[in-house]
Amino acid sequence: MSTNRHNRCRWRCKGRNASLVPFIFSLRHQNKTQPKHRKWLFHNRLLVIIAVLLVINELKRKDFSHKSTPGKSRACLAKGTEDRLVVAVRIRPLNLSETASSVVKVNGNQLVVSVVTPCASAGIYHTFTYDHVFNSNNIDSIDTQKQVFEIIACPLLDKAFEGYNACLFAYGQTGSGKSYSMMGSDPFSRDNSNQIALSCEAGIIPRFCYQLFQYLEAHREEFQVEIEVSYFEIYNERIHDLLCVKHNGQKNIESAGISVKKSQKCLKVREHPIWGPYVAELSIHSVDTCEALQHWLILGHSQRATTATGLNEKSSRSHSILNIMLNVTNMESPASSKVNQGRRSKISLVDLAGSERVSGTNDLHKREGVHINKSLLALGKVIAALADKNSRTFVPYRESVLTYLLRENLG
Ligand SMILES: Nc1ncnc2c1ncn2[C@@H]1O[C@H](COP(=O)(O)OP(=O)(O)OP(=O)(O)O)[C@@H](O)[C@H]1O
Repeated sequence: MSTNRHNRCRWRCKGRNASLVPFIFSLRHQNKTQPKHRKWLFHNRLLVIIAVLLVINELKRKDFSHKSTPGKSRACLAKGTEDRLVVAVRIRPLNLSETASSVVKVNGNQLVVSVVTPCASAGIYHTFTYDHVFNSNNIDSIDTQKQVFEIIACPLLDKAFEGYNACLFAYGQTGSGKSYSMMGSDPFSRDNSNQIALSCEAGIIPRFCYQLFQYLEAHREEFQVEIEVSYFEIYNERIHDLLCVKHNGQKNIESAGISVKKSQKCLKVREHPIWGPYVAELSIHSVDTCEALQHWLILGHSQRATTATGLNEKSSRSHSILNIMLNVTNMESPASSKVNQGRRSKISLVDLAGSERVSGTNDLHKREGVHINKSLLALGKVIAALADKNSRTFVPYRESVLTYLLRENLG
């Protein structure tokens, strides 16, 4: 039995789910000449890797004529490439105990990460290659929230305005820094005029919302845009609306005393013949200012299910999905042109719950853990099936609510 298979078996015997982790790490560079990395990654409390996966999809709308726009590239996230997928890894600062036995090393070229297995004495390690590596433990490395945002999420804005759908998500073990990267700690502060402002700790989501309006301001004469937002969580395979407002009305949002009540109602997934799976009865709010969007974000984020676990004081117990929908009308195109008819795009910013070991905790925690692991396993299977070059491979989207809802973003 090969070392690789041997370790995988050991892992399963210990009751942990090794299959949760391979997907993100097995996708990149499959057809490239870079070192072939293994299809899986160790997954223990010392592993402090967070991966962000971006997938960009072409809008299916028939009348969308971007394909014929001269001089513009097709869906790709980096200039001069055809890449629709960018995978980055972020290594959070190690605590004292982790420093002593660190299993994660970034190789010299800053794109390759080595992970040493627990049987380091046997010299077993695995290397993985990413598009970007952010390492908080190296002072020379780029790793501020701003830099991570600019490199990973900013390119999505252009693409969204071109009419592509985009999905960005963070995956990692509990406590590895997903929520920190996606939302940040205390993402908003108040400026001198008591307006909500971004703090330097703000993560990808609040920065994206802020940057969206900056972009709009800069392209005011080019585009007319309607923005809608929805925010929900998948907790124990049930969907809760995070923006359910007691007394409906956009005006409420401007007032300090906005009354928002977490919907205890479990929402259902339905399938639209053209647009694919969607959450029925999910509240969708139209926003026209950055402040309004930030208010929704703060409110939705505060409604998420979190609890203290052994590894994280404020561990997310649900997957949260923030959808920003843009209806863009290009003002510069002639009224008769198809481009002017409008483009619709959806950006999904997903903060996944952390995979974890489920033993040794109370019943509720155990149940949450089982659901989290199951849906992450399903996500792994879906991405592995998509990455499989055999186009006939069945993609099991329906294995979890998460993958079913992300179908249009992934496939
Ligand atoms: N790059 C980083 N720089 C500084 N602190 C970080 C970084 N990444 C994570 N942290 C800190 O580590 C702790 C755990 O992070 P976080 O809550 O984001 O983990 P998580 O992966 O979302 O966990 P869970 O899945 O349990 O919700 C937080 O206190 C966070 O502030």
